[in-house]
Amino acid sequence: MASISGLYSSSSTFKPENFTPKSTLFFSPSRDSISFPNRSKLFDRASTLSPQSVARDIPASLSSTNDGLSKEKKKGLLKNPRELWRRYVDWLYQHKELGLYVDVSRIGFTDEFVEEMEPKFQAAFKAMEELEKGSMANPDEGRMVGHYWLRNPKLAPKSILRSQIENTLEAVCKFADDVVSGKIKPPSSPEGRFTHVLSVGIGGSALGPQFVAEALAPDNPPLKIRFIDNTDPAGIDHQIAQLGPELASTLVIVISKSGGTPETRNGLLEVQKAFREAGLDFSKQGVAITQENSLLDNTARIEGWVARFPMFDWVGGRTSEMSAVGLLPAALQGIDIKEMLAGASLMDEANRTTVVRNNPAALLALCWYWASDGVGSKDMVVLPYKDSLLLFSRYLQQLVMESIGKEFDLDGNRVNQGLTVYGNKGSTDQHAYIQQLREGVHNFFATFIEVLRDRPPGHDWELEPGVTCGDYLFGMLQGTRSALYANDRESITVTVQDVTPRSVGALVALYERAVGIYASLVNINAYHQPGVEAGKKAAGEVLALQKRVLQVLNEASCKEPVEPLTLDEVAERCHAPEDIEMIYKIIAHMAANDRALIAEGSCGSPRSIKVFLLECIVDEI
Ligand SMILES: O=P(O)(O)OC[C@H]1O[C@H](O)[C@H](O)[C@@H](O)[C@@H]1O
Repeated sequence: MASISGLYSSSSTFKPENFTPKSTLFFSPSRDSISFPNRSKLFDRASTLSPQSVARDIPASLSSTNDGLSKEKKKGLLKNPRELWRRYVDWLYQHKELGLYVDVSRIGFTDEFVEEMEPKFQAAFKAMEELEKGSMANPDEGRMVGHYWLRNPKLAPKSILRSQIENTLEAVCKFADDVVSGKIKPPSSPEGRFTHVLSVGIGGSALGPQFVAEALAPDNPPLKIRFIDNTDPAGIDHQIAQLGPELASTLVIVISKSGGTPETRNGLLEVQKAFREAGLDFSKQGVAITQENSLLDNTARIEGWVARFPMFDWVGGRTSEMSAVGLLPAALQGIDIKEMLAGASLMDEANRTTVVRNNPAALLALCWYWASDGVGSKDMVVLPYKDSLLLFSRYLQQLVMESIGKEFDLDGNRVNQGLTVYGNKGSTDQHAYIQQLREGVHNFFATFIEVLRDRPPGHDWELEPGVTCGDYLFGMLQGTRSALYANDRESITVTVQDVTPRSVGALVALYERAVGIYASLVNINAYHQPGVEAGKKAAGEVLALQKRVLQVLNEASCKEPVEPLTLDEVAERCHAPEDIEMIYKIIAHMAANDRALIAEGSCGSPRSIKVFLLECIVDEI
């Protein structure tokens, strides 16, 4: 058996002749997905496996589990390798110029189903055509839906919109160039130029920029980016601490379409406090991206921030990556935003065909409908086999779930629609939950994102004779796809050549359109988010109750002697006896942050506690 050191040593001392495949210790696909009959030949077999042969090797007992798939649906799952190959070839979508493929062969939709769906698709294509012409495609908010115009301004229904798009893009490019070149620089920084970006925003004002930064930022970007995308004080402190003295050379981009999102506003106030404490003038390093005349826009204008860029009411947060929201942060990191727009535009054009099998977005929508019965009966597990695409599923969670997850359809019927998205990256996720996907509850279909280029040209390295790390990643993807399918788990595979601005732009556009088409198929408005408002309103009520609790405790704490109160007494004095549980939670949170004192009893037995404030607040609460 080769010595362990031989296996771990670098290629310079590692001699292939010392390596005998029979002693393989580290390549064992059986560990993650399937049980090969004879492990000693494991390595030989691994290098000869083809998806079809993997399916054949599964012991019959494992491959016929019927769980969560109707008999009718099982019919569509071909198992004969020759038939599968034919289906693969017949349905393979290729976008030649983008080098992008969509493989739907492992989704079992039948020809009858495709035929039956044709009228719905034609209606969806018509709706999409009207949308791009400027129809009120978001009727609940009385808005047009114009994110496709961002990468093809001449599509915009009015020349004023076209000018706004073109002028904004030009302003973003110029501003980014001026910052990167040092023409625009911070007032007091040793480097004499901006070195970091701190993006403050949440939801669609963060997820796109975060996904793109992870996917495309070079190893040494002109400006390194950090994100504050929540109102967690410790998280905010961490980002500011990580910047340290670089705060003086940090450009703070505050992104909020509405200009009033509490978390973003809190992040801004916290960052401005950090600037004050560092003796820095925030206005000389602040940029706002928001709707014109929003609270944020007016603040930035009045305080004289460095720059302001507009967001348009006809671009939703979750489809704003191709607006200033995504383009400015990307450009400041040295990412080619024109290429991102070009990739998206090419994909949009491909998605305008009304022939389903030639329309990649329609193919995805067809698969989603089949796999989840048009009601979200199965989740979509997104598995990019590429580290740089780690955040793609988080990005898709908002794009898909905030668009499709609706209570009512366009006719006012209660439908509680949705399509759940989760996943991180392969092959990593194989070591986390693929066990359940392969053998557990059958409540999902998978989407593999395959990237063919493993490393930049000239950088590849064989860690074993004829085998690279990328081959392992490729093998794991294909092995997992086969192992899932062998157990009737369906999957889609989207393949790109490499992770580039163009391919990322195309992926964003592909899924934006797939969501729009799917929403038409299930008759819902994909472009509003009423459910989010409910949460925001409820949060406001909690804060209002907290203020009343503080007032009541303060009165009692300013007495001589201090009058500790029971929960019932606090609730009664707040005139909110029905909110006693929330009052208890508010007090427990305050006590945990040294803002209230549990004078008697403990939070573990709520009825026992008596509480007062640590200090009497003289000012008006
Ligand atoms: O960009 P903002 O107006 O701050 O909104 C940020 C986010 O707020 C809400 O959660 C919406 O549901 C999202 O669609 C939006 O992206």
